[in-house]
Amino acid sequence: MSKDWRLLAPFFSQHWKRYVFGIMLLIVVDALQLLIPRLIGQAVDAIAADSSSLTQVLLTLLLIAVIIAGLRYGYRECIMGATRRLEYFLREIVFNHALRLPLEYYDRQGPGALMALLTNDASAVRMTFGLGCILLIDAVFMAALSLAIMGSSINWNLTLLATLPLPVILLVATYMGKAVHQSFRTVQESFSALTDYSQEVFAGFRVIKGFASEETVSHRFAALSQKNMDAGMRSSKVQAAYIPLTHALPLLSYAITLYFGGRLVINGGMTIGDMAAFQGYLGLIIWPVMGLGFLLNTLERGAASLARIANILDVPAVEADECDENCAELLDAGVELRNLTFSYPAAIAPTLSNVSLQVAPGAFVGVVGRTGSGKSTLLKVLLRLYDAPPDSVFIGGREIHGIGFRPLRTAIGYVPQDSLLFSRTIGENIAFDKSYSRREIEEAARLAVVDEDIDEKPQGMETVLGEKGTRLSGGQKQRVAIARALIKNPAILLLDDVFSALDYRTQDSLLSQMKLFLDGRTSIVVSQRVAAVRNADLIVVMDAGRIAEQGTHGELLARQGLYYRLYEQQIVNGDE
Ligand SMILES: Nc1ncnc2c1ncn2[C@@H]1O[C@H](COP(=O)(O)OP(=O)(O)OP(=O)(O)O)[C@@H](O)[C@H]1O
Repeated sequence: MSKDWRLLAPFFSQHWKRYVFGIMLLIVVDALQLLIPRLIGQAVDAIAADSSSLTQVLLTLLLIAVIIAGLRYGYRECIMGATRRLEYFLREIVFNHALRLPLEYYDRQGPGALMALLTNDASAVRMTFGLGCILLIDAVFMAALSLAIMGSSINWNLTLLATLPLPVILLVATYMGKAVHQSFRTVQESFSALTDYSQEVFAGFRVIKGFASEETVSHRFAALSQKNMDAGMRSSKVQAAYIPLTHALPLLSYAITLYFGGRLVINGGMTIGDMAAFQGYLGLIIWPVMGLGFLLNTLERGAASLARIANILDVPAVEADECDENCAELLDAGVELRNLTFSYPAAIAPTLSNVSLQVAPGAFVGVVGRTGSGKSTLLKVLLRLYDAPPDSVFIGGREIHGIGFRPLRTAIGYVPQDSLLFSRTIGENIAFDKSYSRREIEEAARLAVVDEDIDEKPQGMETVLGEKGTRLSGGQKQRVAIARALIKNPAILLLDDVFSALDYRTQDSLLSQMKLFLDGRTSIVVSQRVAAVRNADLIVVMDAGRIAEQGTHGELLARQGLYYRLYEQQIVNGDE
């Protein structure tokens, strides 16, 4: 637990002054609040005695009320302001850490868990240090001092009697407070399920339409919506019991005070003003006691959220920028794999086994093979999206772990199988947050043979794409993704099955257009199509994680092995 709180140390070492100042103001406000019942008592006594001191007491009350209002603004501003900054701080460290987490983490965890950390958990910690802290100080400071004042300056016996129902109030408020919280959480969870489902439906709307699944979807939505409504009804019932009960119970304390206090006043044991003051102090005790259930929940939630945030920060980030100044130049060279055996973290068997490959600087290597044979994995390992064992991957003659991520990924242009485009303009998607000139963007589009497609759009490069690149065809998306890799002017180009959505004519013009670009650059092109790699300097055929064959197109055909069969099949299918 202490480890979790320690992660807040950098924040509080910078912002403690504002926070502590806010707490000091809060304590002053609480102290001033403690004067009010006493002054009201004096006012009541002054009224009873028809004394001229009434005006003076009322003016003092007014002055204190004004000071309290000012200080209350001050402490809320300081404490709530500091906790807003705390929330910002937590979001920043979680987000930046998430950006540096290895891909394995994302394979295990969906984006939902990370989103919850950035939203619910960060704000639960804020609530704990904001409202939670205020309630805690109110409960401890104000309730304890009120009790002491009631006993010492009014009457200890009456104080004991009046506080007899407090343990019951405390138990009911805490127990029922938990029930209210629990029911509220169920409402929230069913609401999240409903919104997640709706989001999924709208994102996958085309699939739903395509399968004419509207009715099924509508039933599922109605079931989830019903669940949410039922949870809401149950929550209303629990609240309906909680509110009257917690409002009625304190009346017991007031009744006891009126009865026994009233008798004391009649017998001359205390003044009517003392009695009024007593009632005022009782109010200052009861409300923090009733809020204790809420306070405990807030603290509990904050601690649980902080623990979740600490957990993700404990996942080691991929830290590596240990590259020396020359590595960018060193990358201007070939790739070598030495007995590379690689397994995904949760996998039982290796995905790549004993893969050895020499790619000369500037060579064009094609990789073909059955689906699931490890082609994409090979590219991911080269990019260090997943870590290969030491001394099995060398780029530019350097062991990959000694290169550093930034230079490695700057030198490599990578187009994954499922390239994601963002809801921005086509031009911005090609530039991808870097500042390239309009001319450079257009040149990249021309090289990727997507320039004419873009020109046909009424807004051209300025066309804003929908979510995940909608408004472009599959083939257009692939070529925009290629342009995004080419504009980087990379020394090494890795293309993962980027021709799958292209017709053969477009594929051929893309390959011939890129020929000049590829000249002198090392390129590894994964494809299911023989036609895309037949001109490669070297073709590698993968099978079940191993290199089954390698050679040129002619050599592999002469072997009459896997490649030959693949080629034959594609001829039969008319794909060649
Ligand atoms: N992140 C992952 N975690 C665990 N296993 C994975 C992961 N990604 C891929 N695999 C497994 O590794 C094997 C090789 O996958 P890979 O994507 O490299 O194949 P591929 O040859 O590129 O296939 P395709 O031609 O269908 O794209 C498959 O059995 C796949 O299920």
